[in-house]
Amino acid sequence: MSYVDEVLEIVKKKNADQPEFLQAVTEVLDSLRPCIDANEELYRKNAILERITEPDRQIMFRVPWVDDNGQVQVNRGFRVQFNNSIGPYKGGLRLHPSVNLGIIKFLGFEQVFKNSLTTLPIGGGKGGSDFDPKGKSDREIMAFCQSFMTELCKYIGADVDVPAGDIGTGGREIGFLFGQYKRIRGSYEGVLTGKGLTYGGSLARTEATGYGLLYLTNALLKDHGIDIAGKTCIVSGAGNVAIYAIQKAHQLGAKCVTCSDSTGWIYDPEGIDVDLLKEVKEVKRARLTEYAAARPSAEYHEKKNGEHGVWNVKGDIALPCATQNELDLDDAKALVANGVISVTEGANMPTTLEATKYLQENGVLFVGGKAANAGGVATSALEMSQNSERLSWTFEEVDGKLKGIMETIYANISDAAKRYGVEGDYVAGANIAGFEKVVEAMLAQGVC
Ligand SMILES: NC(=O)C1=CN([C@@H]2O[C@H](COP(=O)(O)OP(=O)(O)OC[C@H]3O[C@@H](n4cnc5c(N)ncnc54)[C@H](OP(=O)(O)O)[C@@H]3O)[C@@H](O)[C@H]2O)C=CC1
Ligand SMILES: O=C(O)CCC(=O)C(=O)O
Repeated sequence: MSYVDEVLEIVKKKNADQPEFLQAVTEVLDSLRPCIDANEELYRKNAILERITEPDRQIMFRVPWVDDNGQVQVNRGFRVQFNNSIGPYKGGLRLHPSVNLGIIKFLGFEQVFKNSLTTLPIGGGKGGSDFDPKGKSDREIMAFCQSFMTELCKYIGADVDVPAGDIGTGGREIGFLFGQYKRIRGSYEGVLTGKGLTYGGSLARTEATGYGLLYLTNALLKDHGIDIAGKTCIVSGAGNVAIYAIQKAHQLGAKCVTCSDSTGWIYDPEGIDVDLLKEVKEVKRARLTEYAAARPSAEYHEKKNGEHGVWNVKGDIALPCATQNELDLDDAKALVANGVISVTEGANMPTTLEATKYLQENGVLFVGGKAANAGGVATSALEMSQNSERLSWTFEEVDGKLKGIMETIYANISDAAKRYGVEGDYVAGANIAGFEKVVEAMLAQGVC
């Protein structure tokens, strides 16, 4: 049995109840085969695959807080510190009722490779809670965040582990978390990223994941002789990543005609109105029905299980920006039938393994989230640099660095795929390029 198959079997046995984690590990190890085969003896002797698939530590804790009726509520908190071979653990905090250990582990595992691809010195981690911020008052959000940080603060620090936002965690939550860290630890440090601009945040971090996704998509299309201007984009999601992906796509001359939230989706043939979308989702935290009510050109569709939603709409560029496994094999078939040119992932693992394979086999240019959405965490690392030197860079400076990083990521994943004889397979290219750097550091640091 090959080394990859042996380790996959062990990982499946140890984590049988964590389907998302197994999905992420299977994708990575399968695509690393050419690289592992070329170095099998060294990697086997050093148990590289066994070590890279086992987190450094998994922290789980109780989060008690008091709601507006005086009732005590209890949630579960998580932080998975996956691998710090190339830098302090870095990765977001997800607040969503679906959160469990397996989901946080899949996200932490992906973060190790993604952070390596950024070219910056950051390790991989992820955290969150099954707390649902929807419909909660600001006071309830603060109570939850303060309780969450009261426990989490024991395990993090500017040179140890630096959390940030993710689904359900935006500027408001980061502010409450930062305040509580400072209060308990008495230290004013860059322990979180995505902070407000008045207390150490970086310009362009809010926009970075969506903008970065478009910088990479543009580099990919250019390399294949395709002009993004004039193309139609189909976008899912209506949160931080989707909003700024749509904004940058419009700046580059493309037109985004869809977006979605957890209850329904919009088709707007005149192009999504980003200011209106921001007002509805960022300011009012409302449903997309409000977008449709204010925009005569928009159709609203209630989400129905078994329907393709936005993936049935005809377009050239698909940008999944909502959540994991939101684009399955049937959706992929609909995209191919409609002549889609590329799929670049803004979300983490939005495409199932079967759908990814189908898209690749049918000639669709496909770049996974580890490369395509790395602009967010890369800009978080730039926020850490600014905090360390106690300076703030201009929007143009940060945005310029972000663009350069995304173009470098595209060049590196493209080159890694070529080096191992799988040219054009950007999933393999990203996993190999991310893996090589982490493994070199692991080998240099001995058995740990
Ligand atoms: N923020 C960042 O910097 C980064 C985020 N990511 C990834 O991008 C994705 C989106 O994150 P982000 O935009 O920050 O999160 P947000 O919470 O800002 O937005 C998520 C959006 O997706 C929608 N959504 C959630 N679940 C579903 C679903 N099952 N079907 C349709 N829509 C859904 C939400 O709907 P509703 O409004 O109803 O809640 C919301 O509009 C996640 O996978 C995240 O891990 C990756 C890299 C960096
Ligand atoms: O900016 C960060 O540290 C978090 C980004 C993140 O969670 C992600 O890349 O999925």
